[in-house]
Amino acid sequence: MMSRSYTNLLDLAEGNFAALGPASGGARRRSGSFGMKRMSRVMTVPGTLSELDGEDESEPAATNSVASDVPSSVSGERLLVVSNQLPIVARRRPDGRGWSFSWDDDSLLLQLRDGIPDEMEVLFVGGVRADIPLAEQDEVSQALYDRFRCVAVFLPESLHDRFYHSFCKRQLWPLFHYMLPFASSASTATSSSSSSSSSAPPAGNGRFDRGSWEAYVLANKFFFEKVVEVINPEDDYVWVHDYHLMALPTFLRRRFNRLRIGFFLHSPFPSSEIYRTLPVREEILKALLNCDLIGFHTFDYARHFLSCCSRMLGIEYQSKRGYIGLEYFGRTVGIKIMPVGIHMDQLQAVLCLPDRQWRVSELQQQFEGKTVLLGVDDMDIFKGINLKLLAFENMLRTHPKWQGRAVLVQIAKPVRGKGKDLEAIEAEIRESYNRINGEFGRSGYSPVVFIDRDVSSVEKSAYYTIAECVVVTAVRDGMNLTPYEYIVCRQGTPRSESSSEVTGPKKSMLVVSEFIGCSPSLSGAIRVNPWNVEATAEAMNEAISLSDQEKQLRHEKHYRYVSTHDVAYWSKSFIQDLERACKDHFRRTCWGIGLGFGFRVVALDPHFTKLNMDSIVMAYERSESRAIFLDYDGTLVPQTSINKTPSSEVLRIINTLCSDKRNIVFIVSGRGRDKLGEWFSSCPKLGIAAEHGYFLRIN
Ligand SMILES: O=P(O)(O)OC[C@H]1O[C@H](O[C@H]2O[C@H](CO)[C@@H](O)[C@H](O)[C@H]2O)[C@H](O)[C@@H](O)[C@@H]1O
Repeated sequence: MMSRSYTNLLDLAEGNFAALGPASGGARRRSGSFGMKRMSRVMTVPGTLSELDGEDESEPAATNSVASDVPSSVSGERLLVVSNQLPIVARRRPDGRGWSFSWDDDSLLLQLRDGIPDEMEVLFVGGVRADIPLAEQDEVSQALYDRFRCVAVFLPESLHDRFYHSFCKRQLWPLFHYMLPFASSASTATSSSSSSSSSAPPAGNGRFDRGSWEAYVLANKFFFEKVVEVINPEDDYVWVHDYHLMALPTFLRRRFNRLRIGFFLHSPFPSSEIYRTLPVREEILKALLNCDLIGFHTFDYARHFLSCCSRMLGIEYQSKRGYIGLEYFGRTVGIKIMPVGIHMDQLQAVLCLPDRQWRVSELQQQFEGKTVLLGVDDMDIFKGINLKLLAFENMLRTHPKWQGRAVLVQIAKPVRGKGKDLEAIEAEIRESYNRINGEFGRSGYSPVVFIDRDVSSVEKSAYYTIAECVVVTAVRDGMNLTPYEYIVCRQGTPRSESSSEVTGPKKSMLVVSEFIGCSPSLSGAIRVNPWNVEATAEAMNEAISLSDQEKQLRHEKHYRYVSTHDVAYWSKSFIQDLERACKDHFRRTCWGIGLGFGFRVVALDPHFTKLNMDSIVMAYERSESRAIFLDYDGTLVPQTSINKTPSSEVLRIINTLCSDKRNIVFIVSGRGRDKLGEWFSSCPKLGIAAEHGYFLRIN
């Protein structure tokens, strides 16, 4: 019977389930290159996947529709950056005909190029942030590839909806931010009967929905197919980004056993007690272990991941000379802890834009005589915006000197994802700031200025410049670069300094949640538990009350760190570690084994070869005297079986072997002599080495 866990990725990947209906097949048909056999550029080692798995997936890449005009032999190494979204801004042309594209300078994925060696070409694979109609997709793909070396992934709408809005945003996103789904037993019961049927109702309360998981896997396969279209597996590195694409490494590893694959998780990785509630916990861990290097922002996220590997897969890590590695079937999967940074030049370029000057002056006038505390967050449920408002309200009440003087400007950027419970949070926030403004506001003074629209980089930087303190009260956030951006804006540039906007010594103050990834790097910040509203209120008061000298010292310390640990520093370090992790790749002998998410590559030193069945049989038949040593657990009985007693079939085979006078047969085990003696009492000619050879039964 097919397991409910549906671990056979192949079935999912081939679309053999009802959840997505014909849409996925249609999408595959649209792309001319999918399913095409290609010329082999890489010789696979003997004994690969096809022999062991009974399937022929291991197939090297070559060229495709978008890349067909690119020379097939690209010299030099390239980096393929794969992410849910391309670092591209797409705009419909004003006349409605076609699209115009430009780089998204604010995208971290684009910025990471600065840390990549010049000789390494960077290609991007990902979705386009616009609804490109089906009829225009081919043309758009070609344009993006030709002009930007961007390979566009288009998912059918229904698949995208279930992949992104359902599985990513309603299941993984909350869980990875440490939020457990609260499902009633009734809805759980529905879940087990709904399974992959496309008519299944969407899961409520964040309850796991298998159909959405299947959509996630299938969407990952769409990304994989696009990678295959452009990849040179011998020369290229692949760097996969974030929680949307955690199944992708398995697809890549299955096809290219020795591909060099890195992964960076931008979101948090929750404690194992949270993570273990995910019904596909092993599948995702195993998929990630098909990478060569897995990166996290903080030590805690990495520690959580390692303890999940230990508790759920029984894999222990080793730490050698500062490197953490997981031994996984002969391969070492590196673990990298390195928080991301910002792009200094990009931010400084914004600081030098002419229209910034008047924006800063305008804000200086608007908030003249006021002390501005600033929040810049995405409008999502984990940013703790309401907690910040409550803390601010508390500060105004307990420190009345700030009434009429302190203003909290909160920028809340609208988000794409229809995250869980977002509407309720928005209503709560509205209620809070209306209440605060109602109680403490007066003519010419609104204590809370709430901006819930997209704000340009120029406008944002102007707010940073005039803010005395930035407050981040997220209850969980992978990293959060708001404090870094603020520090750089407060530092200004030599050019901006010549203007009137920042005078005197540079100073800044931060109140940051202890639950965000950037918190450990900001030693001069006042760290708070945002759930403790009173303590956060005190921290806000302290931050804006400190002496200028103290604010200056803290600012200098932060600026030194932020300006040296920028995005290029991060990407350079990641790529260097990826290179190191893969240095033996082409020297080792690799075999792909296992089905679905159980797929992994077994890597061996080149001196090892796989035993060949025909040669074993021939040697057996030729030999006159044979010693046969059999391990017990995992060899004669499956490791996973609860009943450890040898089956009658095993006893029969052992007796057959023992009956041949040319054979000496021994069981070698760590088990005790009594148990082994009892189990094999019907095999009188069998030798037993019990307790690792401490006791011998020789016949
Ligand atoms: O909302 P999504 O499209 O699913 O993307 C998730 C978020 O990605 C980015 O944030 C993540 O990466 C940042 C840089 O490493 C990190 O600071 C943050 O903590 C991560 O969540 C993006 O900045 C967010 O807007 C997206 O919501």
